[in-house]
Amino acid sequence: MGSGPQAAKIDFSGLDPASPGSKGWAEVRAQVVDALVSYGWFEAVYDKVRPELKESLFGSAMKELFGLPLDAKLRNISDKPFHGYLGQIPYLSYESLAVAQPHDPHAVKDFADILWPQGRPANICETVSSFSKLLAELDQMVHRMVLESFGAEKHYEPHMKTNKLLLRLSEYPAQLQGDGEKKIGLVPHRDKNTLAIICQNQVDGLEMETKDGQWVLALPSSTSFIVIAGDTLRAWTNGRIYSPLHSINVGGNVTRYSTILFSMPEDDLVIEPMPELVDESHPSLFKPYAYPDYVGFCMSEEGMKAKNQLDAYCGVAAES
Ligand SMILES: O=C(O)CCC(=O)C(=O)O
Ligand SMILES: [Fe+2]
Repeated sequence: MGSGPQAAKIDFSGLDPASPGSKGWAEVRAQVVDALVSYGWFEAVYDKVRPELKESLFGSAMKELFGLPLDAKLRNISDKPFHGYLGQIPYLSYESLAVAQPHDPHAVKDFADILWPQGRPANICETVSSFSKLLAELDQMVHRMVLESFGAEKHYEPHMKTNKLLLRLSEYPAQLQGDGEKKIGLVPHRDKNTLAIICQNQVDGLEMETKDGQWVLALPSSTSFIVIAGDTLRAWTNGRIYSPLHSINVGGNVTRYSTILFSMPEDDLVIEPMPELVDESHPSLFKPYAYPDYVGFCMSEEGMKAKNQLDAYCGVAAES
């Protein structure tokens, strides 16, 4: 595994989701779509998240959260799969908490009250919700750019109405024995959702696979985020956008913290290639499906064995 080639580094400074088409928008849009088609991910420079906000997230909030006793963290549950605490998996150096709709201050307060019934640390809710709000704007911009560039901007408002957010707060603990060996944080996987926006505490570990099978370490700067396309975006764009395999490997004596803002369609939406991307020379590659059914398939024995889960679940070619 090497440190290059890196995917594109794309500067979103000065852009605003409320002003699509403003100066610089079309250039950034072209770079975004080019990167998502070629690699399925890119590095976004996004200076709306100020260093002080990142510091209160990684310098205190994450430490407060993961310093809680296990029984408190285990109260972070949900009736939806992958919407609550993950951890205690014997072969993974990984623990993670999840907040649904994290840009909504009430949702974050409910999350914190469950973890700290006797009173939560000062500022933790404001930190999480204001950070998520800014990243939600980046999610909106990328969504809009993708739809515009495929001539499908009329789907933007309906997509946004049914777009759900989940913030995952993850810890990959330092390796105390310090034998220098890498430990697995997360095994190679493709995200099932639409987009993921990753921020880390300047401890690397996220590895991305290129289409031709090379593994590359993602090296975001202190002002940038890694944006990854998931299988939902691949399905909507009829396979034009790629959803890359990625994994986490950690080592060394510093804990890696990351936050991942996932966007995903609401449960009862039918996902299928957008009609603008289907024609005689681009027949539909995927049959219609609902997101929770696909997540269920991915957790099944058959799904876990599949080399490419989306193709195995609803790929048209898989039928013949
Ligand atoms: O922690 C990270 O940097 C990314 C984690 C990831 O790929 C995931 O949670 O799906
Ligand atoms: Fe992932």
